[in-house]
Amino acid sequence: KKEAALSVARNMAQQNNPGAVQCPVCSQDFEAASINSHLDVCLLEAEQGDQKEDGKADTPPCKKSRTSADTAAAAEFTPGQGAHLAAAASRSAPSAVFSVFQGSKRTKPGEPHASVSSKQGGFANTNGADLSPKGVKAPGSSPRGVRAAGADAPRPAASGASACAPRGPCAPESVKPLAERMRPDTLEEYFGQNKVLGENTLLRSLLESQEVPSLVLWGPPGCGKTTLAHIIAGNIKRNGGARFVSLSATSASTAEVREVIKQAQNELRLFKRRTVLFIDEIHRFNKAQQDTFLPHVECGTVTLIGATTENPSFQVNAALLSRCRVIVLEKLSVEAMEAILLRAVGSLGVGVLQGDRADSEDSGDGSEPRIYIEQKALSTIAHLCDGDARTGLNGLQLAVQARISAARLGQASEKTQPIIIQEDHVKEGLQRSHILYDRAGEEHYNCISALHKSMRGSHENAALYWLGRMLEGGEDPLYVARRLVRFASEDVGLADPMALTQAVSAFQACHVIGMPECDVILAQCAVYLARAPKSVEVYKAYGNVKACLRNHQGPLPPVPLHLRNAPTRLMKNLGYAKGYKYNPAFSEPVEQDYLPEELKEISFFDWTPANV
Ligand SMILES: Nc1ncnc2c1ncn2[C@@H]1O[C@H](COP(=O)(O)OP(=O)(O)OP(=O)(O)O)[C@@H](O)[C@H]1O
Repeated sequence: KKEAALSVARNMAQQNNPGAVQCPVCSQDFEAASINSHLDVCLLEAEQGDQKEDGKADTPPCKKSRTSADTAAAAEFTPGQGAHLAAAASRSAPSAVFSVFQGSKRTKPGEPHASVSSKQGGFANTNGADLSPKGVKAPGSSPRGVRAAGADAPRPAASGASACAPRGPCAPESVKPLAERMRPDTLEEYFGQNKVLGENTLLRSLLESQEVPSLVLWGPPGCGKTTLAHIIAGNIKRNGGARFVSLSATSASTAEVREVIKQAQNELRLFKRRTVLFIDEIHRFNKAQQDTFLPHVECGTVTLIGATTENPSFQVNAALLSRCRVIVLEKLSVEAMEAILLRAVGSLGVGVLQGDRADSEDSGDGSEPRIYIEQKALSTIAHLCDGDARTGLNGLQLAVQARISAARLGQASEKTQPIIIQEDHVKEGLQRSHILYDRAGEEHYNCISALHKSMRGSHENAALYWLGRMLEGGEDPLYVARRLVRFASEDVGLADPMALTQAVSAFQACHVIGMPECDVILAQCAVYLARAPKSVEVYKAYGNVKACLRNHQGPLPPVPLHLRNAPTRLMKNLGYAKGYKYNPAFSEPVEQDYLPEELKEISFFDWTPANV
């Protein structure tokens, strides 16, 4: 391997600068005299990177945690960073980039690293202390009323799993949040999203035929965007067809993007290998960064897979977007969530209770309690997590950890009793307000639009619902109040001029008393506006005025002299105010022009601009 690399390096040296030699592995330039020793280190590091943790190094970066329990765990470990890059990072500034080389060797069973897979890890607290449900029997030995979770679920945590926590490279695996450990590796383990990934869908056939086009995966948090990228990466790796590189737009700089592109060009030129570049949260890249890889996506050096929670039509460079296929992923259905949770429960060795309690059941080996979760509790998580698998899995993990800790602190006699996780326990772990509504995201605009349209359609019931979705989700009441003021004029208008008074009063009341007391004020106003008669006469007419001004060719017509004030003699002499008829001085209607000569015939109330 080294000989081949050396010969490539020498060729490059001859072609380019005879003084400098570019390393074909890391693409950095070196003195010809030092390339040999550098390659020794670089190849070794690359190989270590390949061997690392059963190929996990090519996975997209560890996702952000959303619960306090995960935060510490995630902070301790950033999976997916290849050893060669970790070493590179020690030479230079820390990098958000990590790259993966193909053909990684899997650690043999029996070797220390292979002793625990991501799916076998027991529970661990954030200090790495083992909280595995030791002594839990396999689902096959479950008591009456308990069924095994997920037929294809991985085996339950063995008591030996805890030994992994403090040891070598597998220790971080056990402190990963459950959602991270349960990240599927194959499409078979990927639940839901049938519209885009079901049988006979375009994306599925493309993935099966190993043809990965540039993609933008757009969907709400936790619906499986990164996971899908991870599965695609696995497919690519198994096929050996391309190299997979991952960047997070939250931390990667333009220089790092350029570096990835440079490496991709080298890979293509030297090894005829494409690069698939995964960019998480692509909407966070600025235009300059997006522009950097545009030509390389276009010419095929890089196949881009971007993930975003934001509408890509607003956030992603139009030119880049037009070169990518946009895949819209949806919130996971309750059924898909139940399947995901069952798989997780199975991997933890937690039994599922169907109706009957197992209070009086034995306690396994007599020293450690068994753990069960009520089916109802699982369904509650599936419903409450609002289609966000990460939230659901985090909620499950918190509930189980909390129950195990409580059991350990309890009376000695209780310590051998089965641990049962009930609905109330899981509710504690899920923060509903976060789940309902994302104030910063697109949902904010979707909900206010739904409220506006419900009021316009005089549907007081729906108006109340959308208002509740926003307020209970933590929306700023003044944001809603401002919209009600606008609605009172735009949609109710002169059909009920009191609507504007109502809305402005509601705005002021919200301003003065704030949440939670102002909720009912907004509700009253929303219902008033929904019930009010509607008129868009003024709104439309004013729109016509704006269009008329916008479309006007040449200089705007002057204000007619008779409509001007004449406060000075000079102005009077110039004809200002001449011929103006003061209406109160006339007993009968006054004939007078109020528009410029050329607009005299236009009525903005029934005129339609030519280009509308
Ligand atoms: N469709 C799915 N099938 C099985 N598990 C899933 C699925 N979607 C998500 N998960 C689980 O949820 C976790 C979080 O999912 P993922 O990181 O893919 O979400 P995301 O859409 O990228 O979220 P975000 O936008 O917040 O980054 C995964 O680690 C995995 O365990």
